[in-house]
Amino acid sequence: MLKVSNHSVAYGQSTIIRGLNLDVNDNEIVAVVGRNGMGKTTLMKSLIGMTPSRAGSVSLNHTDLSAMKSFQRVRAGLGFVPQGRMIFPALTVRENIETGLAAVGEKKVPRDLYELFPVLEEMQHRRGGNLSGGQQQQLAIARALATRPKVLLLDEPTEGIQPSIIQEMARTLKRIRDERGLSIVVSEQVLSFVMEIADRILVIEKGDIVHQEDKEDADQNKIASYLAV
Ligand SMILES: Nc1ncnc2c1ncn2[C@@H]1O[C@H](COP(=O)(O)OP(=O)(O)OP(=O)(O)O)[C@@H](O)[C@H]1O
Repeated sequence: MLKVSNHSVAYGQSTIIRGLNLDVNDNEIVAVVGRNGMGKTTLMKSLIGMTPSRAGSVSLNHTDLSAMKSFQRVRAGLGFVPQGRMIFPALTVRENIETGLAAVGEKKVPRDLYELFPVLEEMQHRRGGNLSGGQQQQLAIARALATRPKVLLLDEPTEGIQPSIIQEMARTLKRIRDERGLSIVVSEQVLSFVMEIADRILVIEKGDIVHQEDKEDADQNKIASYLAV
């Protein structure tokens, strides 16, 4: 499905992602965990094409995305939920979702998005900025799903979300994976969320994957030790 090979990203002289390799299978949920500043956001932004890579390749179902701009990567099948959600506060809920649709040349919000997130239908005429953090996260996910991605990328989705809603978010994302048959790559620091959602857990340190395990065999203490400051 998604194949990332020898991927490197730098800001000026400082290399942030160093020759990283990542394979994501069909229908798989992969969590990339790591402390602040280890390169999670840089990795996610570079996969969607918002930050240029210095070397390596990113391909989706054998289509090379490396030279593509973000909107072309979205058309090719990547969806992105950025850190902080980045919804447009002055636009209505419906208009926010429509910004996602524009990338694939559609106009009408698909019914199944409102079925997935009924609160967004109820609030479709409210401004995005008036939604709670959890509702804004649902909106950001709906906007990303509007383009019918094959791989959904989420950057620290639990940040700023109430603990009571975090487990619900994990269930919703697994349901999305099951119903839509897509793959998910999620960067995270909250271990309980990762254990709930992931099939496979990768640890990123200083821009490279230094450890990985299947969730079934995961040693939580070991993963927690990578997250400890
Ligand atoms: N635009 C930029 N220019 C220069 N350096 C940057 C830029 N963005 C990030 N960095 C640096 O790159 C490194 C990795 O940052 P990144 O945001 O990818 O980490 P992260 O793991 O996502 O952390 P966080 O959890 O805090 O978001 C950090 O040292 C950061 O200071």
